[in-house]
Formats: sequence, structure tokens, C-alpha cells
Amino acid sequence: MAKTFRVLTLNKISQAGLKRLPAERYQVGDKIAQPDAILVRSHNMLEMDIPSSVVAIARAGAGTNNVPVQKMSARGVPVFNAPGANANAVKELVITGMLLASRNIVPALRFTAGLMGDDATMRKQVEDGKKEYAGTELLGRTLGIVGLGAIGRLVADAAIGLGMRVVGYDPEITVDAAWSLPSQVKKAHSIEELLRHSDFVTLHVPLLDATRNLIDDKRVAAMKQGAVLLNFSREGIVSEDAVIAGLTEKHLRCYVCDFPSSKSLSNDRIIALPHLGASTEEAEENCAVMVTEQLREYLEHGNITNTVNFPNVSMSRESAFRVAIANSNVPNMLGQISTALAKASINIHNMTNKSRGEMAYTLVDTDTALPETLIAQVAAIPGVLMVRALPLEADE
Ligand SMILES: NC(=O)C1=CN([C@@H]2O[C@H](COP(=O)(O)OP(=O)(O)OC[C@H]3O[C@@H](n4cnc5c(N)ncnc54)[C@H](O)[C@@H]3O)[C@@H](O)[C@H]2O)C=CC1
Ligand SMILES: O=C(O)CCC(=O)C(=O)O
Repeated sequence: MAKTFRVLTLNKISQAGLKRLPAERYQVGDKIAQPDAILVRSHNMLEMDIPSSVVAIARAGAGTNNVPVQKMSARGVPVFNAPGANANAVKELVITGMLLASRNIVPALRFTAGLMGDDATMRKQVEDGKKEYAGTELLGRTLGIVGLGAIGRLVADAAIGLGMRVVGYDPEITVDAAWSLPSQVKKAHSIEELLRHSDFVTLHVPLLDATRNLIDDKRVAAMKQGAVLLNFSREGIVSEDAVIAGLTEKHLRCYVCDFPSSKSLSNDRIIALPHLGASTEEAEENCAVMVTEQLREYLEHGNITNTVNFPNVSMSRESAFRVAIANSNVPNMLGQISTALAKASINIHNMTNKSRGEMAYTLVDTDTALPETLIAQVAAIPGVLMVRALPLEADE
């Protein structure tokens, strides 16, 4: 009988994605014990006791800083994500954030909500009061974008469409990403150069050791007088105290972020949204569909697309018997694995092996099934982190 996979959900995942896990083969829910896989959005898994039954984690979103990726790598567990699937949603909120700040929309709405009296009285209050909320336009202003990945590129494109000048900084930019950048984006050679010239600065980098407190007091001081800072990446990328000091000294005009805190709520110059960047129907569906398809392909066939800790590896199935092996990227692993198979008289029909950093991953299709004892023998080779037998089911 075909193996049934058990998938634990730690957040609400769009039905559009969950439908890709057919009920005949998948039990999915938020109370699943001994899961084979975990589907997650922002739930913090860093302190979670992740059961040893778990062979994959899928983050229906971009950032994986809520998942203990290193710990999972040591167990040979891939951590999938959905690169770019929510980028448009974030882009639209960043543009919203620039407009909220430049047109003083938040205090203006508060003013409107406080209007009293009959319509004629209100009209007078409006005409007398509106001068307090006069803003500035985006046209002709400079936007600095730190991080030109999926979101940064779309923000650049939209800002150019609004008539802004765009300067970008991304020392790690991929060749593909650089090719898809609009030609009008000017390259900054340092983050300080970008900060010096930008009326608006928006951050689109992952939270890593290298990006924690990327905007600190020195960098706030390096920003242009009256600049607006936008952070739709992660709370830890900006030193909130440094930004609050910059706002108090009126060096910065406004801070727009997706991460409220007790300090930000009491500051009139901070617009804090409740982590809404990816909260659109479209983004939630895109992310859920992308990761459930990737997860299914991995659970059933061992093929890997879009993880943050494994190489992409796919091999079409030509045999009913497949074994997937994750191992440390050290010499002679393949030799030991193929020797173990040869000693057991197992013929290798097809094989592929790739590595990424310290992780290597191998798919081996064989002419006959691997006995349990041989799987255990391969698993016991020092450096082997995970071994899974993936027989092709009769109906596939
Ligand atoms: N507010 C929300 O709901 C959402 C927040 N995010 C956050 O936004 C981040 C970026 O998302 P994507 O653009 O989809 O990721 P991405 O991986 O496509 O792009 C990230 C870019 O940052 C660059 N980068 C890395 N370190 C850098 C540094 N020190 N300086 C400048 N650039 C650097 C990389 O080279 C890459 O081009 C995610 O990691 C996540 O934390 C993503 C989606 C939704
Ligand atoms: O799932 C969410 O709402 C958060 C999205 C996010 O922060 C991400 O994709 O990195």
C-alpha cells in the first residue's frame, strides 16, 4: 500500500496550496503527531522540539529566520521556501508606506476622525486644519533600495514608474538578478553612499548575522536630513533606538515598518503595520502552492527545488526503486555508498549528485529494491545524514 505522509501545519496555510496534497496520500493538520513534514509561515520554530520523524520543513514565504536551519541541516532535513512568491504584495505595501509617509496620511486620518459638529462646521475645520497635513510628492525624489532580490527589484521598477530616481546596493546580487534590474537603477558602492543620497530608504535583505542592526546610529546619522526609512524585512535589521533618536532630533522624517513594538506605538513619527507585507490572498496562495508542490515532489520522489540549505536536484524516474541520501560534502561519500550497493548486488540504473556548501545530496535509482538492512548500512556510513527509500507506487 502507498505510504501516507503526515504534514503538520504551524500556521494557517492557504487552501489553494493544501489542495495540492491529495487526501489519499496526505494527512494534514495542526494536531498531526510524528509528522513527516512541517508547513509553516511566521511561527517561531527556533526553540521548538522538532520530532525526529520530520524529513522536510516548508516555509510558505521568503524569510527562514524563524526556522532552525543549521540544526535541520545537521539532521539532513531540507528547509524549503517560496522565493519571489509574495514579492509583489510586499512591493505594493512599500509603495503604500512611502505614500503614507510623504502625504502625512496617518495624522490626517486621525484629524478627520476627530471632526465634530454639523457639515458646515466640519467643512470649516477641514479648510482651517488641512495645512498641517500638506505633504511632498514622490516624483523626482531618490529612493535607495538595500537588497535587490525578488522584492527590491520590483520596488525599483514601481518607483521608476512613479518618476523616482532609484539607487541600489546589493553586494551579493546574483547575475540573473542584476540582468533583470531596470537599467535606470544606479549602483551605490557602499550602503553609506546610498544613505547619503536617498530621500527614502527601503530595506529588502534577509535577517542574518551580517544584516542584524544594519541600520545603527552611525548609519542613521549618515542618512539625508528629512529622509524616510522603510523596513518591511525584519525587525532585527534596524536598531529601533537609533531610529527613534534620529526621529526625535528631526534628522529623520518618518519610520515605516511591519514590526510594531511598545516603543514604536508611542511614537507619532513611526507608522507600524502588523507584519502585513505578505498578507494578500494572492501572495498567500502563491506561497502555499509553491511550497506544497515542492514538498510533495520531495516527499514522493526526493527531488529538491528551492531550499535554503540543499542544492537543487531533480532526476526523472526511470525505475521503480529510488533512494535519496543527504550527506556531508566530504571526500569518498559516493564511493562508500556505491560500494555498499555493489556488495549487495544492487545495480545502479541512474544517479545524480550535487552539493551546496557543506551539504551534498544524491538520488540513486536502482533496478531492484534496497533491502532494509542495506538502507541501515548506508545510513550508518559516517557523514550520511538522512537516507530515504522512495519506491514508485503502482498508481504513479
Ligand atoms: N514583511 C513581510 O511580510 C515580508 C518580509 N520579507 C523579508 O524580506 C526579505 C527579502 O525578501 P526577498 O527580496 O524575497 O529575498 P531575496 O532573497 O530575493 O533577496 C534578498 C537580497 O538581499 C541581498 N543581500 C543579502 N545581504 C545583503 C547586504 N548585507 N546588503 C545588501 N543586500 C544584501 C541578497 O543578495 C538578495 O539579492 C526576506 O528575507 C524576509 O525577511 C519577505 C516577504 C514578506
Ligand atoms: O507569512 C507571512 O505572513 C510572513 C511573510 C514573510 O515575512 C516572509 O515571507 O518572509
